[in-house]
Amino acid sequence: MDGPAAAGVADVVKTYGNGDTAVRALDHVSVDFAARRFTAIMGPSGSGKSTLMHCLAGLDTVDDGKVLIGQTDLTGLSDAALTRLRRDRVGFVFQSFNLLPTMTAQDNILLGLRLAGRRPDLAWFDTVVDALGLRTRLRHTPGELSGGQQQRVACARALVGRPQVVFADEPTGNLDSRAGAEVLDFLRTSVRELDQTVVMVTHDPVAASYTDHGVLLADGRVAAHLTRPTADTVLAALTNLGV
Ligand SMILES: Nc1ncnc2c1ncn2[C@@H]1O[C@H](COP(=O)(O)OP(=O)(O)OP(=O)(O)O)[C@@H](O)[C@H]1O
Repeated sequence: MDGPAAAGVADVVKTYGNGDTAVRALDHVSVDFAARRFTAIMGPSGSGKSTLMHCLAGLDTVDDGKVLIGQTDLTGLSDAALTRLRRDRVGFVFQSFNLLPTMTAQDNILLGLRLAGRRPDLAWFDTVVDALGLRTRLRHTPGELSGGQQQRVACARALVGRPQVVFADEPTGNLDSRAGAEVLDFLRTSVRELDQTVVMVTHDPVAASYTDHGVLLADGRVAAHLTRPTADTVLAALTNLGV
């Protein structure tokens, strides 16, 4: 681990249901996500990827263990404090873009800051918009944009508040390979050149190859870590798991 962690979990247990139908989605998982690094969470279907991301982002609670964003343990926070933390310190990129259809790209990007009563840093806004190639699209509504452009707007929205960490859940799942590559390229640039921290859940070994580090889950446990993963090393690691 180089440098301090932007987020992490320590000995986290998460079980859905109870009795005979209980499913242990996270089984004593400990993992740190280094600041200014692009990390992929990978693993077979049902291995706990989404559960881990939801717990990290404060969207779901854990049964046991600690969940840290920076130095803050989410497990001790009230609902109101969790909502504030998600608003002010975490960015999200979803598979399905989740843009408001009646608002322009610019208003979508800035909505979260406006709702939080925060003044946008205009120099940073410009940096993010230009890095994403969105300058000429800011007045368009989502319906006037391609899927790739919509996801780039969602990336700008996630980053415009300079969050401590951006969580991306299958961000290329609804995109063709070219648009997906552009989004992945930007997420990597946001880490390497703009000093952001991105944690991405993905099924796709090619998407994982854009990251600095891969965390492989299997049956709710950390099965392997991959440094500078390539599509081939990811496939080999998944094959080792018998996937
Ligand atoms: N709300 C829920 N209620 C009951 N079981 C759940 C719930 N959410 C997840 N699970 C179970 O927890 C386990 C982990 O699920 P999770 O969605 O985290 O896996 P995943 O690796 O993200 O899977 P996928 O790649 O298919 O999205 C699975 O066995 C799943 O069926």
